[in-house]
Amino acid sequence: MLKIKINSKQYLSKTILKDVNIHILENGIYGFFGKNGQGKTTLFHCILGFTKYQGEVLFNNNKLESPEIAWIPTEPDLYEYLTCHEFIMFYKNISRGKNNTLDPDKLLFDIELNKIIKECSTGTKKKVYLNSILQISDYKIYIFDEPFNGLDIESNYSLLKYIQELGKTNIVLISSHIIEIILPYLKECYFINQTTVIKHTKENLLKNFELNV
Ligand SMILES: Nc1ncnc2c1ncn2[C@@H]1O[C@H](COP(=O)(O)OP(=O)(O)OP(=O)(O)O)[C@@H](O)[C@H]1O
Repeated sequence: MLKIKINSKQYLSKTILKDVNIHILENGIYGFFGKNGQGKTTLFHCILGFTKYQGEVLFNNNKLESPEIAWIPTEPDLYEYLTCHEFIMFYKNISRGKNNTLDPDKLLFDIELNKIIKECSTGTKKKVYLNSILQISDYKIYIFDEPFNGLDIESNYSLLKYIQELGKTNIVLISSHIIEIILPYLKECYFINQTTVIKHTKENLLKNFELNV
């Protein structure tokens, strides 16, 4: 079980999150929605331990450790002077120790492995990062921050299918501004607004955005 308790998260004197209590009891895909600047990424950074906050995040009653979490930011930073292959191996090595074998079955996206990352398009860079993450098979929790940004339509559907599979055996937290894509697959939805995070039914969530999907 993932227990997220954030009593308070502030940047300087501004409170971004307050009295957040989220209990995730089983594997599945959990959606986080809210307008720009409401705190979705900040919430994820707290869970990841990237930023200080008052509270605690527990996984199966223990402090959540970073090797258990796969973090997929909207715009991942890559080492531009490595080739795609070198970056994937670098990621694998820093995450799980020395390992020089690239598993071709775990490359979700077809990319030119020998291309220098600096010469890749924005979408391809994201594919390199996602391919790197997916090389590692023992994460327990996946956090995707607006994963569909920057990818072409076909790649987004491949990623969506992959996320669906991940959700069967892992906890997947996902934020997206494109609700229609992900909504049918969500176990629960959370809406972040003015420091609070509230669990909603899918129908109520759409009402919050005044949407008819
Ligand atoms: N490092 C930082 N220092 C100061 N303020 C920050 C920092 N990071 C984020 N903020 C502020 O925290 C608030 C929440 O930002 P956050 O990026 O979490 O929102 P978001 O919901 O993910 O937005 P978006 O949908 O635009 O990605 C914003 O007011 C933002 O300006």
